[in-house]
Amino acid sequence: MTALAGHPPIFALATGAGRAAIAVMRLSGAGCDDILRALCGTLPAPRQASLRGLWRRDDPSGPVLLDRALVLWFPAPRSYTGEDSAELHLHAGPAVIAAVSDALVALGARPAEPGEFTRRAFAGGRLDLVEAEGIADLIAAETEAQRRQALDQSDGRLSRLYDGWAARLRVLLAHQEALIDFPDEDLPPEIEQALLGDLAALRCEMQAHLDDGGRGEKLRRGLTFAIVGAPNVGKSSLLNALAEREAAIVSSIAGTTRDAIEVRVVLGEVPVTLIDTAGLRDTQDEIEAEGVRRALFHVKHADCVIAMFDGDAPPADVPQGAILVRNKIDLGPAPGGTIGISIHQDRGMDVLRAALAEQARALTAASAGPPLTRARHRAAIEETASHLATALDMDWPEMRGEDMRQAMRALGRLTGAVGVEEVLDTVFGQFCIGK
Ligand SMILES: Nc1nc2c(c(=O)[nH]1)N(C=O)[C@@H](CNc1ccc(C(=O)N[C@@H](CCC(=O)O)C(=O)O)cc1)CN2
Ligand SMILES: Nc1nc2c(ncn2[C@@H]2O[C@H](COP(=O)(O)OP(=O)(O)OP(=O)(O)O)[C@@H](O)[C@H]2O)c(=O)[nH]1
Ligand SMILES: [K+]
Repeated sequence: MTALAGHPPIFALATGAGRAAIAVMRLSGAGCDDILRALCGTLPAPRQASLRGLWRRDDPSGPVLLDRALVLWFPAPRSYTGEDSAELHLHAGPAVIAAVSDALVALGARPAEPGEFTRRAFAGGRLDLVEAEGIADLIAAETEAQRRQALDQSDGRLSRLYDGWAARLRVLLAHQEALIDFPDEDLPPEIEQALLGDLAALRCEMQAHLDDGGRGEKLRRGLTFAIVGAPNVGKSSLLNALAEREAAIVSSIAGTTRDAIEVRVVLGEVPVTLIDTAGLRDTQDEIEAEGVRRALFHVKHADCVIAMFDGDAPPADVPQGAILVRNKIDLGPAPGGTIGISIHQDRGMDVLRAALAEQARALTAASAGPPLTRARHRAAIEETASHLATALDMDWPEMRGEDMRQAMRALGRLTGAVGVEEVLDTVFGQFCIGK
């Protein structure tokens, strides 16, 4: 009749907080049908929106109407989670949401934990771990390039690459086991050579996937570009111009900016954190010196350095790959090989914006095949590749098999084929509630 003891249906808002017209309350788990019958009398036709009164019927003074809402009923297995599921498209007022939540708890449901809907979809075999992470990334995607990468991943492009590796490794392991089981059967030596060759090729592909300069991870996270240079060259002015707001203080007094100032912009469809830093110079001022120390930190760690100057020649000690920007061309020309701008006269800014966008694209553009997008994947593939390297170095076939099995397990944890609770807790714990 009501929810199975110990396995109550879960519910959560699928829509965000803040003022909105509609709020979607999602429910999943055995017992959803009873909850819907209790709330709106009868079950709506499967997968069809119907307008229903939602009633609370346990009030001693009689039934209380909570809202008139669109109700959707998704009988298992045709739902996102694969379980019996439902959606209540409510008026989004906080009091409506609170009243419906209370009614759901009274009917035996409990609030969902972060990522629990997707975790149930995973448990039901509807998606693997890498696809689930793609969904989380799609929800977080702020730019076109991030959206494309996340959608590909949630659609299984990356999983197919990893599953393909796992399938090849499984076959090689079977061959390896045949070598162990029939050592005296005069198997031709080519068999072992072919096995080692295939194993080496697999390892090589994994290494190429790892050595992609972190493009996918950078796109997922966003880039940081640091604006650095001597005091008073116009770094804060540039930050403000690119951010299109007065985020940093501009003044003719050298040494205005001390703490690093960060703004988020989108360049080349990639989110970029621009950092305005303290002008680089020797100083007795303790606070300014700390600012210079932080500026040097950003020079070292930024994905790209925008080296700004306002004299005849660029500074001598710019890091490799820095974009050289000569500001104040209203006062004098830019030397060759540098981008000349005048922030005051709005000159050269389109060229600079295009160069920055190009740089952002170049740092994140996928090479061949779907890119690596997470540290978790990197660690698992590094582990797999290192077991393969050990296997390749191994002269005794028995020992080689064990390394190959460890490689299989590491790869299995990546897509969730080998279930490890801690891995699942971390992956789904990073989701938002209602997903
Ligand atoms: N209102 C609403 N919009 C939404 C979702 C949702 O759950 N509710 N989604 C949630 O993430 C996304 C769409 N993803 C979904 C994925 C699968 C199924 C589903 O019911 N799949 C069934 C039936 C497929 C069919 O035949 O139409 C299945 O795969 O068996 C629903 C939504 C985005 N928009
Ligand atoms: N002539 C001219 N002056 C500019 C231009 N851009 C900025 N300035 C001026 O240069 C001075 C310094 O600008 P800021 O943006 O504060 O320079 P900064 O590099 O951030 O300075 P610090 O905080 O000291 O490191 C201000 O007086 C600006 O108005 C420009 O294109 N042409
Ligand atoms: K200044």
